[in-house]
Amino acid sequence: MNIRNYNAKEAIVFRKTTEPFGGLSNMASGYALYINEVIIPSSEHLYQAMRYPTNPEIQFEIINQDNAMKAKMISNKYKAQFSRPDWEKIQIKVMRWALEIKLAQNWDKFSTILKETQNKSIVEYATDNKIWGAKPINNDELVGVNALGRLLMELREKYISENNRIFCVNPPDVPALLLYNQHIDIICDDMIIDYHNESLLEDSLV
Ligand SMILES: Nc1c(N[C@@H]2O[C@H](COP(=O)(O)O)[C@@H](O)[C@H]2O)[nH]c(=O)[nH]c1=O
Repeated sequence: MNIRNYNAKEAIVFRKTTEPFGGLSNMASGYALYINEVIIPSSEHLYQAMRYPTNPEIQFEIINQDNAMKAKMISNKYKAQFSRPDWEKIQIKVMRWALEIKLAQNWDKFSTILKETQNKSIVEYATDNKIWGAKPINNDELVGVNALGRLLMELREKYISENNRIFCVNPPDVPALLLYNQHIDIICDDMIIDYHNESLLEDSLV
């Protein structure tokens, strides 16, 4: 992915989870996920756990951290030795998928924040030159790959602008997508589908 420049005054720039657009961050609490009967506290916990498909004990330690920053720190401790070797090739696909699940399973809250970004650029404020965010170069400009911001804009385009509620999320096209030794397949939110079916039933009874 290429590097881009963003106008700091025109973009939605998020840094801390306590800011108005903090819910866009993977570190935000209150956006739990549910996969293969496992409750995963945040998209960051999920993303980090996916680095270790053949180490369920590391996944367990990551998933059981009570906040996302701690989950990332635990993952950092293991990555040099145990990270899947193709991680850099697949990490964008894994992140796109984790964000889709966050949206599907937290539709009301997450779609509202995405809608509130209107059609502005979304930028994760970065302190380094890694791929996820963009770093300020002066008061007006941020520069970086901003992969997270771009994935969020993609999500907004695909589901929010089109008013296209997601119910099921297909797994990314990556080998060995495993959680506690089990393959992760398409994820549908049963409660949402039941609710949808019930309202269809009510409609047909009127
Ligand atoms: N902004 C920002 C980051 N952003 C967040 O870090 C997470 C992934 O971290 P990693 O496993 O290191 O690639 C991901 O949720 C991304 O949004 N990471 C950083 O090391 N520095 C930064 O300034």
